Amino acid sequence: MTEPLRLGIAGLGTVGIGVVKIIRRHAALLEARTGRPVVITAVSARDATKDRGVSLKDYAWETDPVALATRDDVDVFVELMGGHEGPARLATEAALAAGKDVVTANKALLAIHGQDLAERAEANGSVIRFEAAVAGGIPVIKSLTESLAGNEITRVMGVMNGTCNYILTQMEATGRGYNALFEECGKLGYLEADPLLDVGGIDAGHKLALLASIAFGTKPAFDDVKLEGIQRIAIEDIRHAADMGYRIKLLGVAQRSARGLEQRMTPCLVPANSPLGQLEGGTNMVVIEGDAIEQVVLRGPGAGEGPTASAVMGDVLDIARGLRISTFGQPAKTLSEEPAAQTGLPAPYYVRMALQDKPGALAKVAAALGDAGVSIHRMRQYDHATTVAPVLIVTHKCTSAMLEQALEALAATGVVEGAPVALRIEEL
Ligand SMILES: NC(=O)C1=CN([C@@H]2O[C@H](COP(=O)(O)OP(=O)(O)OC[C@H]3O[C@@H](n4cnc5c(N)ncnc54)[C@H](O)[C@@H]3O)[C@@H](O)[C@H]2O)C=CC1
Ligand SMILES: N[C@@H](CC=O)C(=O)O
Repeated sequence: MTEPLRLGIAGLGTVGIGVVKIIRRHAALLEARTGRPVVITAVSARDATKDRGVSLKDYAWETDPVALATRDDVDVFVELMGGHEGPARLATEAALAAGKDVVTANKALLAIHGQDLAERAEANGSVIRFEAAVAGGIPVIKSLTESLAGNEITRVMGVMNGTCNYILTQMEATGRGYNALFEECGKLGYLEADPLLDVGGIDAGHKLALLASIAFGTKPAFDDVKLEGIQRIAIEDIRHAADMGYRIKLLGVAQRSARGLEQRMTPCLVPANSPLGQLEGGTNMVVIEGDAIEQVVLRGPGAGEGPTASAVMGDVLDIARGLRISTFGQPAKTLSEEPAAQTGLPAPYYVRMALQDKPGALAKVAAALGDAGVSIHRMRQYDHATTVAPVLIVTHKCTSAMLEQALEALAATGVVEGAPVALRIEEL
């Protein structure tokens, strides 16, 4: 019989248990597809006594993930614990040092230590695969590293955090509050162990840094990602944006130009009738643009047990078939260091402000914007029962520096209450 591929799985939470279930359910299918049995030999998690709804009695239990990663009867270390330090990092390093291959769903680990780990893997003849780390069940890593490898990639963008998209779209669809929806994301298995990573845009920023590395042949540079989460998005913004024909998304964009490598993960307005604008719930979408392909749009479930375990299994099966590809699509030592672009391309902006309802107030706003070189494209003032009017402005294209200057000037008018909300409108 052909030698089985033996897995050691560290982490038996949402994703880990999903992987165990697929291996148990599809043993014959997996063997037929790869020509060899794919088996679990050992597992590890924090609590050995917990009922996880699936039998683990056939697998050796290791309390220490490092011991699991270096066992003689483990060919592939499957890291599904999370975290960029501690056991996830230590056990991954130990697995690579022992010449094991690694499959992980851990975007934080790779966005922060990916270059070092990729170099270690290559030095030891191992591979690291991480399809599940970006956009859950969508095969985006495979698309970039393999199917689209003949393209010069010009831009990668998308919605890559299921939690944020679920919260933003459900707030609009149901009028339910942020806290209830956040709780629901936990039940759906979307949330990171530290959910601030989700709503703070950090998780999606990790994913963008990984895609940018593969797309542009650069070392993963998470520190260069301009990050902003969805915490300050109010239901009024969601409703007003809809009224103007837009939807708010936590949108990632990575592109290289003469200005350097631009990477940003920020809440943006996108046209409501665009594919990105129509994305609901935990669904993710990644748009890849290249010189030969023009544009490819990938859409699918971005989080949760089944989709993420499916992506892990795709990597495991590639290893079983003998497919060995550099971590970021080219040898780690050939990845370049690209300077970070300091400014994005000019774009229109959505600005919402609370304006004192008195003669001349609007004229002061127009003058403040005009002095900063920001031109008004559309404007609406909403009905109000108080002395403060909600005012929305959509600007013509301007740079972020011009917008900053305009916001400072607005604050100095004396007619704008509090800080205006300003969001970039992404042209697709
Ligand atoms: N849940 C999802 O939809 C997705 C998760 N991921 C990534 O997959 C990884 C796992 O995520 P989940 O399964 O959702 O997490 P989880 O919190 O449901 O499970 C984590 C598992 O790791 C174990 N663990 C944590 N720290 C440990 C330690 N120090 N020693 C031993 N075991 C430890 C826990 O006991 C638990 O079994 C993370 O890197 C996450 O970012 C990636 C894509 C989607
Ligand atoms: N927490 C993440 C899970 C997948 O990466 C999300 O909500 O998308």
